[in-house]
Amino acid sequence: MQAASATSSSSTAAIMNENDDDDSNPPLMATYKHLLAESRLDADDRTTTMMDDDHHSRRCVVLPVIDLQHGEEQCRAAIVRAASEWGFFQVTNHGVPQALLDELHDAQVAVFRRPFKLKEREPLLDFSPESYRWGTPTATRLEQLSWSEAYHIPLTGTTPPATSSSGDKTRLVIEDVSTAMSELAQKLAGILVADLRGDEENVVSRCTRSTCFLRLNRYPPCGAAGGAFGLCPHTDSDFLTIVHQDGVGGLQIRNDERWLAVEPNPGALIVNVGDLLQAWSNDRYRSVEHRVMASAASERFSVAFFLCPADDALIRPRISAGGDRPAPRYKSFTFGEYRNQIREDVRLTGRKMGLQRFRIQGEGPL
Ligand SMILES: O=C(O)CCC(=O)C(=O)O
Ligand SMILES: [Fe+2]
Repeated sequence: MQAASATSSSSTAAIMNENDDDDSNPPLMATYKHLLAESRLDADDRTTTMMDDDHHSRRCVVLPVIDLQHGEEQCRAAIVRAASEWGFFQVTNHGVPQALLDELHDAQVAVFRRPFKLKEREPLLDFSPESYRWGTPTATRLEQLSWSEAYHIPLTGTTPPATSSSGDKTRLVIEDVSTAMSELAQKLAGILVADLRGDEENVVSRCTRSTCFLRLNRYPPCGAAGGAFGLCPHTDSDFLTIVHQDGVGGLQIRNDERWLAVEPNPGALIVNVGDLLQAWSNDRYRSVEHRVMASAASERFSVAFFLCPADDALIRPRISAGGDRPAPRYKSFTFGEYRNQIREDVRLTGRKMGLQRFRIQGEGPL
């Protein structure tokens, strides 16, 4: 993405600090100013637009915490309940060693500290140049701007050989965290699909390391007076997501009409249901909208592992075996079709329509 040019305007009085003079930061402030000028809103309107639900989003929520050391059988009911009622929960004693998460955090800080020009120009390690992202390339309005940068890394089936350079150490820690998170995600997804499994191919077995992604997120401090989304409201397009966040906070989930701030717990991993699992479970599990609010004072780091199936994996709504066999609420689709539809919707309308596109008219709530 090219930096949007900064445009001077009286409305830019809303901006207090310049973040862009730190040479490691992407030009988010320049983009912000550009969008602000484009939107022709004055500072007061802008504040109202972004923060109209602020009083609700101050409410904090402690997500259900499930201690996995009690064993799969003991946890099964709690996991199923949390995924149905909340779509989000936390796990402790999850099998991803804390020392490994700390090592990844240090590597992540070092990777993002590099000059923006370098991050934009040169691939990180052996990842493709497209894995580095910042802001929202398609944003035409301020509310569509994500005040963050990320490495979105497609995983491979093989682990590169170990050597001793610092780059290779970073590569190895990324691989080790991915492997551990992938095992955890497989286990949790396996528990969630167990009740609903039909005779057909089990979609979880179509999620292999090489179809999954790891995303390293950094949210720079945001000096815009009206605040900004670190990550715009969205649902995840995958089957299941696992997130590790630091202690800064900023993640919020949508609950009915309110936004609830998730109390950070760096000792736990956050698990959330993705769109594919919602459709596959015929709405038994919920893919809940979430967002990140950028902090004015602190930068924030998080890591997200996306459990995704192969492109040709079929997502067909399952009906629970013992139930009264309600009608499927979604047309069947492959993950590839889902991704293409999202890409097309974003290209044409600027936003993801997601599962709405595949919902069968008249079946269940939108
Ligand atoms: O940073 C976080 O806490 C959430 C990240 C997230 O939602 C995502 O990468 O999809
Ligand atoms: Fe997400």
